Amino acid sequence: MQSITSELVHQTIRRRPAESHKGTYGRVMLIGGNQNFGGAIIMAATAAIYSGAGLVTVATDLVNLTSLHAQLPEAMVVDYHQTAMMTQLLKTMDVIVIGPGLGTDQFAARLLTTVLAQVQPQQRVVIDGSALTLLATRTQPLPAAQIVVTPHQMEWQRLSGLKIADQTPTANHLAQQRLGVTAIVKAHHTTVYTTDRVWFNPGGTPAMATGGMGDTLAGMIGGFTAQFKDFTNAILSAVYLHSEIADDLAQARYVVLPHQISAEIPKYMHRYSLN
Ligand SMILES: NC(=O)C1=CN([C@@H]2O[C@H](COP(=O)(O)OP(=O)(O)OC[C@H]3O[C@@H](n4cnc5c(N)ncnc54)[C@H](O)[C@@H]3O)[C@@H](O)[C@H]2O)[C@@H](O)CC1
Ligand SMILES: Nc1ncnc2c1ncn2[C@@H]1O[C@H](COP(=O)(O)OP(=O)(O)O)[C@@H](O)[C@H]1O
Ligand SMILES: [Mg+2]
Repeated sequence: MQSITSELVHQTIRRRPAESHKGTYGRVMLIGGNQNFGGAIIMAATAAIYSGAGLVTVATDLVNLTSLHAQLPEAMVVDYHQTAMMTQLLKTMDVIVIGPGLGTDQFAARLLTTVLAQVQPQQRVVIDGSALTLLATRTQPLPAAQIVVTPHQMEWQRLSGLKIADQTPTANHLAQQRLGVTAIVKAHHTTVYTTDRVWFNPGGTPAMATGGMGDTLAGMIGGFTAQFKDFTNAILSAVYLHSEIADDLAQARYVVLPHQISAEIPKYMHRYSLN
């Protein structure tokens, strides 16, 4: 098992070239936020935008439109019930984040199937939250693309069949190999599984144990994988920074709120981007 280091983050987050524009920094679509969990997709989209993604579109239930725009006017919005519009937009995306606050009803299950069927090989996909719970009940293979799943231990139990007590690095790695996609198993110390390696995240604090913290990580991974070429390093850097920011804030706070992490992301990324 190899520790994620600040050096890896430093090598990943580079200074932005002057000759660049929003298109350079990636198009991300975040899909989720039903009538009960609108906050989840708002937190994920906030993290993606504060991570520097160039263009962010939120596909959600339109009941969330006003609150999303009040918080995040930078985001574009589409009604996730509009299949033709979704199909057209999905083609143009570099990264698709699906699951925060999606719910697990029949509509959500159909939407997940529709979206996964349209994923192109060059696209990157982050599967989180409700989409993981739905995935655990599906038998269809995942599309050929760069995919990362971001389960917490209960979601990983559903997806891998491993009980939380049996989720050792060796067992998790075997389960990841069967799935064939990068897996982030979120816990006090999160571990990340790729084809050839197991990574250990040194950061993390119980001050992070509050709803929306994982939605925020999913959005950060969306933002990072939209901008940084190496898929694994982009993922590892997002995991590291998410907990590093939380650890720093927790020095003077009992609980760290997800939006407080997002507010800090540009400052930390600036620092890492310096030579
Ligand atoms: N403001 C919002 O709209 C929020 C929406 N959320 C969404 O709600 C949906 C359901 O997600 P949940 O995770 O709440 O529900 P789940 O039912 O998937 O998992 C939660 C259960 O797993 C248990 N658990 C065991 N080990 C855990 C671990 N290491 N980390 C976290 N939980 C662990 C918890 O105690 C809890 O009983 C997702 O789509 C999620 O994105 C949540 O993120 C909470 C905030
Ligand atoms: N006790 C803890 N120590 C370290 N990190 C934690 C702790 N509790 C939660 N976290 C982190 O917070 C995030 C929670 O993710 P998740 O359960 O998916 O949240 P949500 O779905 O509510 O957004 C993960 O990144 C996890 O590692
Ligand atoms: Mg979650």
